[in-house]
Order: sequence, then structure tokens, then C-alpha cells
Amino acid sequence: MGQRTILEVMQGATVTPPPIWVMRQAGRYLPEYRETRARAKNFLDFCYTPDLAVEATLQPIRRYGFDAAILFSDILVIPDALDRDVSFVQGEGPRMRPLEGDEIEKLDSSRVLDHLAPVFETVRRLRVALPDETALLGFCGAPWTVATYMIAGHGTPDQAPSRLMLYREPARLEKLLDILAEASARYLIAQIDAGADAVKIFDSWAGVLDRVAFERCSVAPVRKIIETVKRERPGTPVIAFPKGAGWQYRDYREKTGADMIALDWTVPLDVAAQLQKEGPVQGNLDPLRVVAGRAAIKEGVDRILDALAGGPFVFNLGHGITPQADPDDMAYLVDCVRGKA
Ligand SMILES: Cc1c2[nH]c(c1CCC(=O)O)Cc1[nH]c(c(CCC(=O)O)c1C)Cc1[nH]c(c(CCC(=O)O)c1C)Cc1[nH]c(c(C)c1CCC(=O)O)C2
Repeated sequence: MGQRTILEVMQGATVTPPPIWVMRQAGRYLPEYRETRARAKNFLDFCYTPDLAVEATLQPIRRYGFDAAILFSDILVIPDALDRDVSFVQGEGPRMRPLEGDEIEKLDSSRVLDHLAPVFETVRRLRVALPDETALLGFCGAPWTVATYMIAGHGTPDQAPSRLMLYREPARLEKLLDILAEASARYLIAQIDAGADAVKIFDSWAGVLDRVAFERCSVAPVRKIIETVKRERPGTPVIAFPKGAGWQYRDYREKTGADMIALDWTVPLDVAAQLQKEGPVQGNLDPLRVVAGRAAIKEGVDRILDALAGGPFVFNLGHGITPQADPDDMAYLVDCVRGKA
């Protein structure tokens, strides 16, 4: 276990060269992923078929030897488990029945863990299949980010339907966030029990909230999840990613209780170094640098390593890798981080 360097970093160690994994590392930029994807009826079926989900999770580990594997699944399995009829339309993104009228009050979370049993089976098989030195990360979406999809019924550029609900019906929105925080905490605990070494909470749409809303909708529900996880499974490290939080990254670690903070690429490296004084950070190369090619990769990696590699740090992108990335350039990125290019 001592070999899982990401876990050491999350406990405050400086590891040289820094461990690396990549958000959305199993994804459409990999030809073997596209092949596996074609074997599933649809995307959710892919997530709920342990054979396929295990295979997709392992693909980037085989290819690049990343220091962590992240469970292949999606943040929207929680709304699916809450009976919102989630589907992924090719080329259009996720769709689900938008929450209407008094449906929030009627959401039934009693079957969430049963519905997600195949995900836990995937985690169990992964812990056996992975190399001993590779950490296994579980994850969930943060309540605010998941709520934005549930309220609109699809992805939105500015999360306007949820922001409007926040101003018009704050009590209803908070009720939804509460239900999601509780279900997500139980979901993470079940992943930990199945073999996840650490968990990550993705708040991809944290960046649209003003100060008051950020506290209520991003910080408070994430803190609640982390408190529950830490109370029930003490010692399991938690990574939190409030994408786009800007200045509000400043006291996010302290407020939420996260062990490691994931930084998006807009966080200036001098600010990142300040945040790192208070604890481990992960990030933050612009994913489009990987698409742009080797000169852009090298320059970006060197700057990040100069700023952050002297402290507790895990290399990652500032958001998910895009389908346009060349898999060979990803290999080059890994070599740059490991001092081989
Ligand atoms: C907002 C969000 C979602 N999903 C996720 C987030 C938070 C992180 C982020 O901001 O990117 C998280 C996620 N989604 C996926 C993972 C798997 C693990 C990983 O490799 O990181 C993780 C951690 C697989 C996926 N989830 C999805 C794919 C692509 C589906 C396909 O193969 O067609 C993958 C590999 C689908 C998905 N899932 C989601 C959207 C908006 C889409 C469609 C748009 C897109 O395709 O990028 C919701």
C-alpha cells in the first residue's frame, strides 16, 4: 500500500516526480475506448456493465501507467438511480426528465445503492485487476453540479434554470441539494467499501455562483458529504474540484474538509503555490495544450512543475481530456512529467 504514491501525497508527502493521472483518462481520444463503447447498448449500459466498465478503466493504465485509475462511470448515475430517466444522446450530451412541481419533495432515494450495485461490482473487480501500486479513485458529482442537470433536464452553458431556482425558491433548491448530498455520501461510502482508495467530488459548475450562493450551494453540500465520509470511513482521502471557483478557491479546503484540492487551468500558478502551503493540490494543465501538441505540452508542464513539484502535488489536467487529443501526445505528456522528455 505504501507504494500508492497519490495516497502519500494526499497525506502531505512530496513525491518526485509527482504522481500523474488525467481527468476523463478513459475516453473518446483512445481508439480502444471507442471500440469498447461500441459494444455497449448505450452509455449508461456501459457504466452498469462491469466487464466493460472494468476494461475502460484499465485501458489508460495499460497504455500510460498512470499512478491512479478512476472508476469508469458518470456523475449522472445518481439522478438515474433517483428515477429521472437519464440518457446520453450521441453528440448532444445528457438528457433526463426535468424536475417539475413538487417532484423534489417526492424524490425517493431508498433504491440508490441497489440501482448502483453494478458500479460497486466494477470497483471490486478493479481493485483485484489493478497493479498494486495504482490507486483506485471513486467519485461522485457535487450536489450543485448534479442538480443543474436535474433541474434543466440537460446540460446548460450558464446553469440559468438552477440559478433562477436558487433566487426564486431557495428552500426547494436546498432540499434537492440535501437529498443529493445524502445519496452521494452513501454512494461514495459504498465505493470505498468495494475497494476505492480515495474519492473525488466533481463540482464542475461551481464557477457560476456568487459568494453567498457558493457557500450555500457548493461549499455546504460538499462539506456535508465529506463530513459523512470522514465520520463513517475515517482515513479515506477526499479530493474536491470546484471548477472555476476563482477567488473562492482560497478557503475552500478549510471550509469543506477536503484533503486535496483540484485546480482548473485558470488558477494562476503563484496562487496555486499559495494554496499548496495549506495542503496538497492537483492540476492544472489546460486540456487544449494536449490538443495543441508537444511544444505547448512541454511549456505548460515545465511551468507547472517549477511552481508546484516542490510540495505535495499530483499532476493532472485542469479539466477532462478532450476527444481531439492525440494518444501519442498524451504519452509525451506523461514522459514530460516523469522527466523522460
Ligand atoms: C459534468 C460531468 C459529467 N460527467 C462527469 C462530470 C464531471 C467532470 C467534468 O466536468 O467533466 C464525470 C465523469 N464522466 C466520465 C468519468 C469517468 C472517469 C474518467 O475517466 O475521468 C467521469 C469522472 C465518463 C464519461 N462521461 C461521458 C463520456 C463520453 C460519453 C461517450 O463515450 O459517448 C465519458 C467518457 C458523458 C458525459 N457525462 C457528462 C457530460 C456532460 C457528458 C457528455 C459530454 C461529453 O461527452 O463529454 C456529465
